[in-house]
Amino acid sequence: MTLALQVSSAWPYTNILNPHLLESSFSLSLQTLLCLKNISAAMAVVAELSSSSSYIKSTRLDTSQLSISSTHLSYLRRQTFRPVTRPRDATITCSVASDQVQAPVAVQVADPKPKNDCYGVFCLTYDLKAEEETKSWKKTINIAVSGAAGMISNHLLFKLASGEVFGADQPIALKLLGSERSFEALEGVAMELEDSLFPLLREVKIGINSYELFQDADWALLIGAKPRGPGMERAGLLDINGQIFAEQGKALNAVASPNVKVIVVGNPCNTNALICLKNAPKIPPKNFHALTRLDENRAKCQLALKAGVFYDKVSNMTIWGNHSTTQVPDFLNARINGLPVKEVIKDQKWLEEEFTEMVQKRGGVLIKKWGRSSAASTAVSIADAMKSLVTPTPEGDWFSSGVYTTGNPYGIAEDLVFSMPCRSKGDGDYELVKDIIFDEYLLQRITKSEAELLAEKRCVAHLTGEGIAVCDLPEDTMLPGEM
Ligand SMILES: NC(=O)C1=CN([C@@H]2O[C@H](COP(=O)(O)OP(=O)(O)OC[C@H]3O[C@@H](n4cnc5c(N)ncnc54)[C@H](OP(=O)(O)O)[C@@H]3O)[C@@H](O)[C@H]2O)C=CC1
Ligand SMILES: O=C([O-])CC(=O)C(=O)O
Repeated sequence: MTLALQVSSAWPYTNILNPHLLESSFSLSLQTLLCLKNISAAMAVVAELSSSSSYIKSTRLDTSQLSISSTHLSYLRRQTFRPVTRPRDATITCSVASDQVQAPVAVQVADPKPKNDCYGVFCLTYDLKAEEETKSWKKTINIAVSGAAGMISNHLLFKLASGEVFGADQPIALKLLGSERSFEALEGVAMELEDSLFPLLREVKIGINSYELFQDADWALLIGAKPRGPGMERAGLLDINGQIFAEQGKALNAVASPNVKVIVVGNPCNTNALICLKNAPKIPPKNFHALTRLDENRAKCQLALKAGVFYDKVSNMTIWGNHSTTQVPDFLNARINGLPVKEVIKDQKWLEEEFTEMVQKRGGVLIKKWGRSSAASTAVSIADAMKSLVTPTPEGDWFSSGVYTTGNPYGIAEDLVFSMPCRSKGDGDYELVKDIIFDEYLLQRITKSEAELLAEKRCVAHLTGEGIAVCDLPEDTMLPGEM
C-alpha cells in the first residue's frame, strides 16, 4: 500500500524509525530523504539508520532508491515494542522541493489491504505479465518451510529457488518458518537467497508464526523438529514433536490452500504426519506425506553397488512402513535393469540381513562419520519426492512415500501413515500401486513396522483426538539416525 506523506525537516526522520511504523518492511525513496535537505543529510540518515537502530537489518542506497528492510513483527515484539495495527508495507513519497520546509500533514491510507510481510529485495513490486520473458510463466506458488534455518533447509531452499523441482516457468514464494531461537539465522538464510539472484524466486517471507507463514500455502515442507537428546525417551520425543505438528496441522487447516501438499520430514516423521493430518480435518488426509524417499534412494544405491551397476538401473524400490529401523526395503519387488533383484543378486542372506540393516541404519552410520545427520541427501530426497508428485511417474515404475493407509489394498492397518509404493500422474496427487507381490519374509517385516506405528499412534492419542495416550513402544527400534 502507499502512504502519501509530505516530509520536511520539521518532521524528524527519527519518526521514520518509529517501531509502530516499522511493523513490517518498508522503503523510502531517496527523494524522500532529499527532503531532509540534501544528499549528505540523506547519507547521514542512512548511516544512522544502519548503526543506531538494532531493528534495522539492512539498508541499501542507490541513485534512485533507498530501501530499508527490517523488521518482522515478531522480531519487534522481542524488542519489547508493542506494534499497533498499521499498514504493513509503506512507500513514503515526498512532494516538496529539497529546500522547502513544510509542516507535516496527515497520513492518507490509499489502500487498506495490507501486503504480506516480505524480506529485503523481495519487497519490491513487480509485474510478471509486463515482461516478455516472464509473461508466459505460471501463477506463483507458495511454499512454506518449517525448520527453515536448519541444515536440511539450507540445501533445500536453494534447490527450490533454482527451479529444479517445479520447472523454469514456475515462480515461487518461500515462506520460512523459524523460531525466536533461530530468527537471526533465518535472516541470514534470506540474505543468501537475496544474493543468489534466482529469477524464479519472487517472494521471501520469514517469521515465527505458522498462521502467518502458512497463509495460502500450496506446499508445506515441515522439517523443523527437536532432535532426540541424550537420555530422552522416545515417548518424550513423540510428545514434544507431536505438539509441534499438532499446532502446525491446526495452522495449515486454518490458513493454507485447501489442497496444500504437506511433506513431513521432522522425526518421527510418520507419526508426526499422522498427528498433523488429524489436526487438519479440512485438508484431505491423502495430501500428507512422511518422507521416506531418502530411504528409497539409500536402498537403490546399495543394490546398485552390490550388483555392480550404476544406480539409475535400479527401479521399483519400495520402502514399507516407518522411517525407523523397522522400515522394510523391499528387494522382492525391486528391479535392476528391469529384472527382479533376486535374479541379479542371488545372495538371499545378504539381501535379508546386510542390505536391509544397511538401509535401516544408514543414517546413524553417516552421523558417526559426519558428526551430524544427513542434510544434503535429505534435501535431495525432498526435492525428489516433490518432483515425483508433479511429474508423471515413468511407465512401470513407482516411488515410495509415507502416506495415509485408509483404503490401502495391502491389508495394512487403517489410519496410519505408512510408507508404500505410489504412482503419480504429475498432478500433485498419487495412487497406490496394485500389482505388488508379497512373501512370508516381506509380510513379517511389514507387520513389525506396522506394530511399531500402531504403538506410536497409541502414544500420541492425546494429540490426535483419540483419548488418553498409552506408551508401550517396542524397545528394540530407533530412528535411522540413532545408534
Ligand atoms: N525423514 C527423513 O528422511 C529425515 C528426517 N530428518 C529429520 O529432520 C529434522 C531436521 O533435521 P535438520 O535440518 O538436520 O536439523 P537442524 O537441527 O539443523 O534443524 C532443525 C530445525 O528444527 C528446529 N528445532 C530444533 N529444536 C526444536 C524444538 N525444540 N522445537 C521446535 N523446533 C525445533 C530448529 O528450528 P527453529 O529453531 O527455527 O524452530 C532447527 O533449525 C530432524 O527431526 C531430523 O531427525 C533428518 C534426516 C532425514
Ligand atoms: O534420525 C535422524 O535424525 C536422521 C534420519 O532420519 C536419517 O538419516 O534417516
